[in-house]
Amino acid sequence: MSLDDALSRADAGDDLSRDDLVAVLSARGPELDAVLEVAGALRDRGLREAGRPGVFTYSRKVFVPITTLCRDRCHYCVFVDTPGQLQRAGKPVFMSPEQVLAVARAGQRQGCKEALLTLGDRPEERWPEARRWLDEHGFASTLDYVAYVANLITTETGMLAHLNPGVMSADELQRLRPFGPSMGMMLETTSRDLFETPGQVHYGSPDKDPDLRLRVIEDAGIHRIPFTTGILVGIGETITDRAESLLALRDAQRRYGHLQEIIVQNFRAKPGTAMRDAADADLEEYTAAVAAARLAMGANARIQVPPNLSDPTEFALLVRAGADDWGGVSPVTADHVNPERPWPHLDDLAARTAELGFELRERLTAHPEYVHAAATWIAPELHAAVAALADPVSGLAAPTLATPSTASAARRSRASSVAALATDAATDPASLADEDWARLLTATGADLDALTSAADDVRRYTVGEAISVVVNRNLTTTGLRASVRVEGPDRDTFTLTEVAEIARDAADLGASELCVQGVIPTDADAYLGLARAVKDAAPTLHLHAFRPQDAWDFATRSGLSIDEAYRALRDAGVDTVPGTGVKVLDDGIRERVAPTDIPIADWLAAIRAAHAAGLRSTSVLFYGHVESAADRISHLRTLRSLQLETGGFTEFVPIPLPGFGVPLVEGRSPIDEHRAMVAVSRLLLSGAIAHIQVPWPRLDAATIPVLLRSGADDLGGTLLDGRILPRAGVEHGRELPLPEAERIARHLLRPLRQRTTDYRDARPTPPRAHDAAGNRTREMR
Ligand SMILES: O=c1nc2n(C[C@H](O)[C@H](O)[C@H](O)CO)c3cc(O)ccc3cc-2c(=O)[nH]1
Ligand SMILES: C[C@H]1O[C@@H](n2cnc3c(N)ncnc32)[C@H](O)[C@@H]1O
Ligand code: MET
Ligand code: SF4
Repeated sequence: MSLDDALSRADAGDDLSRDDLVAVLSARGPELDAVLEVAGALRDRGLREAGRPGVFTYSRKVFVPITTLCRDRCHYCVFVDTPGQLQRAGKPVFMSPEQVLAVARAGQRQGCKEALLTLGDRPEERWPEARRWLDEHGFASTLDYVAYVANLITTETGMLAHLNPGVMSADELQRLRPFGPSMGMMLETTSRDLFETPGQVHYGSPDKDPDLRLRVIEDAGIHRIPFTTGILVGIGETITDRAESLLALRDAQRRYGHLQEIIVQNFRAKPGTAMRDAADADLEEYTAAVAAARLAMGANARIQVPPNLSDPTEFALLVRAGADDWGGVSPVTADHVNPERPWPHLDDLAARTAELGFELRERLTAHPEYVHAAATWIAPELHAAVAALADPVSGLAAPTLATPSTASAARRSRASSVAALATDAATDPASLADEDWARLLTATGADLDALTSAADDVRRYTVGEAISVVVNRNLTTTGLRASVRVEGPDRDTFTLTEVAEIARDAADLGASELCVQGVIPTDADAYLGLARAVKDAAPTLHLHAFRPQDAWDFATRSGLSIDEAYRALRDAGVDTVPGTGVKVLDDGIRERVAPTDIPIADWLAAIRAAHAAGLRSTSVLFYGHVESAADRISHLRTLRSLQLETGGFTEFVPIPLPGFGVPLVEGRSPIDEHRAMVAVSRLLLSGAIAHIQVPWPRLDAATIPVLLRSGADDLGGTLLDGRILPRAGVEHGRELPLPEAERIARHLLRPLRQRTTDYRDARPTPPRAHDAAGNRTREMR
């Protein structure tokens, strides 16, 4: 059988033919298992030969999208923008040197050693706006600016640049070599059909001509540039194309030995692209491609699989298939090519990798073999910078201590402008004093614009472009009554039996969460009863329930401590906790505006108890009462330090008082009040709380997109069918139908991501639950 022959040849270290690879790529089920066996063993042998058995590598990096303009138009790409889109979204044509440094420094503080410069191909050839920007700034071409930026990063931060600017000529490769110890460009595929046939993914993209891309790979070899390349799986290429692409890479590697890693990247369909309805690459097909890359390239190749493009439950398969590298992973910036796919937390990735039998180690952007042979492979200008970061024995990254923050509040002059403060807040939030934050919070006019634009940048580089939303329903337990015995239909109260029906109905409608708030008026056991009723009726529904105040009520009435109370609620089915029921974390303010709220110390104790029980929570600020700018800053600082202690907050929601509230700055418009609050929240909480939510039920339609451009990234819950039971409160009767959320995101040219309560990807709601206008088509009984 041809697969068996192919596998024994691979095992013996012989070359695989095209037909061999086709057989490997087509293997499924038990045949695929046999392939994985051989591929995994080959990888293990290679790692032993490299002197690091059992080591899986990654590079700690920041993603620097220098420009999203591009002369190409790949049908799967959401990275790319047109000048009109940039203008409408308020994005710059090119990132300024200051913006680049801000991102690099943020990474440097998190121990990143790589700056990945990924950008569109030669935008100036298509867009006059790009040409004009380059002329005005004194750069002959985009690639010239790439060299400048790479040099700036290394000079200012010591980080190393990996250059990923698309197609380069031999001359350009040579000119860029002194600025980055490695470069890369995905081959993607050798298929000419995808390039030449109208309607196919690469049609109309001159830089995706496979001959041109193979030429770049060849030239990089001639110029001795450690090079990252790979294939994209699932963009319409055939199995034969895939086999031929791998063989082309093997041949180039034979000639020059410069292919430091081969990325096997699975295509992920993106909303708003021509390929939005195409299926993501199939898991077995993708796994077979990883194994085929290993078998084609041999034991000593590095095979990279991006960990954010697969579910962690799928990692085991990819590891069995012979992968040995996760590529660049960022603790700071989003993957701008796949903005809806967050990076795994590095601690989680290390734990996962360990569970699979490997030790996770950090490498540099240039792989150890090239670091060791720097005289051949790395430009002399970079030798010192590489040596400063490399472990001399392994050639991987040297262990580093966290870099101390460079700026300090003491050093900055009091006279510094609000715009300069905003830049500092973006690069080093820890360096700002309370008075600095208060100045930002009270900014107006052009200062406020500078503030919101800095916050929007931080949002983009940390959580990416996706706007998230969770499909949920709300239930207020104050309407709970003990039994069905009530005279006449009481439409605002309900029993536990009806709770179960509501939960089932919510799940049927495609909700992933039921949000339950309010003290239960009947017996204390109803807290646990309610959680169980929901979980029994709809086991997959995420139960977001019981504010600190509710948990205290339950604890007091049942004679439990607050820790015991949240543990009991968790065991009964609660998944996460609403961190509401507090206005400002200050007892003086509480006494004045909300004396019935629980004392601040109790709120904090309850949140700590919830987090300790493994229940994550939201966090909020109700602003616009009587509080000062300093009060708001102190509130944010408390949340930030609590987060650094527990890590339990999923998001922060700055919630304005219904109506206009009291402006912080007299005469400032409500929309500017909200912009300043959202921007300061994003900046002060960056590096601690990742998501800033727009509380849409409290805001008018025109304000929502403005706040999503001022640092916010989340729309919260859709409140399916708009009903809060009982019918009370300002949110009553309001609903954000998914198509409306889609429309908001589309208008901002950003993807909408349906999330779970804890920010994982949620399965999209089946459209049958809504009609075209986004209204419910089924009636709640
Ligand atoms: O975060 C990403 N990094 C990408 N990288 C970077 C990669 O993950 C590593 O950071 C670098 O290869 C350095 O190790 C690429 C690098 C290339 O040279 C060519 C293509 C890619 C593709 C991606 C990508 O889609 N997302
Ligand atoms: C940075 C690299 O990411 C790849 N890339 C671009 N768009 C997608 C997508 N939708 N899914 C997966 N990979 C993609 C391209 O090959 C590019 O070179
Ligand atoms: N434009 C380049 C390419 O397609 C860089 C990555 S895509 C954002 O190869
Ligand atoms: S994938 Fe790269 S070349 Fe293609 S459109 Fe996007 S940025 Fe341009």
